[in-house]
Amino acid sequence: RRRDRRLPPGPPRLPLIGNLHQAPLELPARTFHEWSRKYGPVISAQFGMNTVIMIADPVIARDLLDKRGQIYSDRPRMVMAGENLTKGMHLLLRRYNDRYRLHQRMDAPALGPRASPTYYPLQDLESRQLLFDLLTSNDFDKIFGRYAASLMYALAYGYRLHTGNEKIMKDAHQVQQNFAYAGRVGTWIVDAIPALNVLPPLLAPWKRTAESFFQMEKAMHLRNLDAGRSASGWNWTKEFTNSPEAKDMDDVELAYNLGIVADAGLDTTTMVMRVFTLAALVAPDFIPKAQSELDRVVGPDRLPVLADRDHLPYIAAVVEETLRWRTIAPTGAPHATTQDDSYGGYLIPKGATVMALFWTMCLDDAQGDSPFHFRPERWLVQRLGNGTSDKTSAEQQPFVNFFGYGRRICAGRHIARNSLFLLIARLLWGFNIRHAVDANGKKKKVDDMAFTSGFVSAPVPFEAIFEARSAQAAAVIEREWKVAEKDVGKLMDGIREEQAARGLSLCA
Ligand code: HEM
Repeated sequence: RRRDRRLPPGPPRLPLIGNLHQAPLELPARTFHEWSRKYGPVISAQFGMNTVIMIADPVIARDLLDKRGQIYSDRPRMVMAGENLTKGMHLLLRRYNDRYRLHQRMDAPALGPRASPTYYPLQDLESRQLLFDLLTSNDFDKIFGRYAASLMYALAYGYRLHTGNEKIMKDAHQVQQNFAYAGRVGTWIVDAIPALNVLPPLLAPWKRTAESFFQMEKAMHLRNLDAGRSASGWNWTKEFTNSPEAKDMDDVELAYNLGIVADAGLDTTTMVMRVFTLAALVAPDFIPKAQSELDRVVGPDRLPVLADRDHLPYIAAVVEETLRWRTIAPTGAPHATTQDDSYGGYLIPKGATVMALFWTMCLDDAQGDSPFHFRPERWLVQRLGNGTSDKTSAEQQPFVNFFGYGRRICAGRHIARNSLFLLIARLLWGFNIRHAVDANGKKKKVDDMAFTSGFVSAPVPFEAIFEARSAQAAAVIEREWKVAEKDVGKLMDGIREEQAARGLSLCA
């Protein structure tokens, strides 16, 4: 097909496949970054039947995805991942329609800015265990993963994950891997030619793969739904089950809602913490500054708490810089348009996939402040200091949409931000992080550009040593873990009471 001249510029395309052959399976955001340098901030490409609009400018991305949210909030059709594997029930891939909005309405009160701070007692408990675990193990990836999973499962289903070795951890990761596999662009013929999906399973091997993945995932979400209903204390399963929105949902649909929300919080938080650890190794200059702020504001006798945030601007800047320096969502999550639109004289056609190029926008060297360096100060001087939304010059606006855009913005961002602040503050308060060494005492190298591919992307596995900053820090960590309230039912009931006291209306 010839390029429609009204579309934004983009790389030359071949007949039928368009630009599919130029979009690599590995780290495609880096190729799209090159395209944006060549063709400008709004690019068009053709992936098979699909017109893809890529945006590489933070102001344009907000103009379209935020301000014109009524047009830009759909998701592209993904036959394999969205239809065959998850039967239209994956919240992230749901089309923008009444059913999606029903789910959003059900989730919003539990995930919103007013409810999220009430989950602090759980984040406090899980982060105390995280610090305690790091006193005796450097397996930080597993320890971060346990934190994230235990937090989400306690909230959603009322049970904790004590070790990270639980079978459900393995199942949950398997489900995420299956989803990533099914969602890979360019892997499934049926995504390129959706009409093929009418074939019976016998002639459509991808349907058989999807069905076995679906059965496994459904069973896991249903087991968790049961666990949530019979757990002691309040939790999201009970809350959602009693909500008006759930009245005409069957158990499978409800179980998927809870399961997807819970699973969305697993890898994401863990990956950002892995990025933080990588930064601590390759750009350690920020650590003494962060620790001196913590020593001044918090002191040596207690752990930092969420309420310290306003007094810890440097730590807040470290969190922002971690999200920016190596975004875990290099191409964002694809949105799609529900009607024709135009921008800067270009056509953005109905049904186009619209991708915000997070990788490019995070590393926008037009900002002139060494984007590849991990430098929290940039947030103090020009970003947090001035506020991020009241810039006068459009060109100067940095990218801040780490959690996405408009009506599809990350539902768990408030919980995620609280976790990131608490974990980063507590780790820097209690630990020094240094390179692992080999048998000859030589520093093991890490590559700060080596990342995994997929919808979310994290540093490839690497080693690091976590050392308590002092005997006193270790003693405080041990004490805080020992005295922590660990009865999850009690904690969840406390959270419920706190929500009621804050005037949040509850269904369970
Ligand atoms: C640091 C951690 C996290 C990051 C960086 C992150 C980032 C994102 C991004 C970029 C999107 C797509 C937004 C868009 O389409 O514009 C998203 C969607 C989503 N996130 Fe997160 N997320 C994180 C943690 C969480 C947590 C903890 C939860 C659950 C409590 C969660 C739940 C969701 C859900 C349900 C969606 C789908 C929204 C929709 O399509 O309607 N996320 N997230």
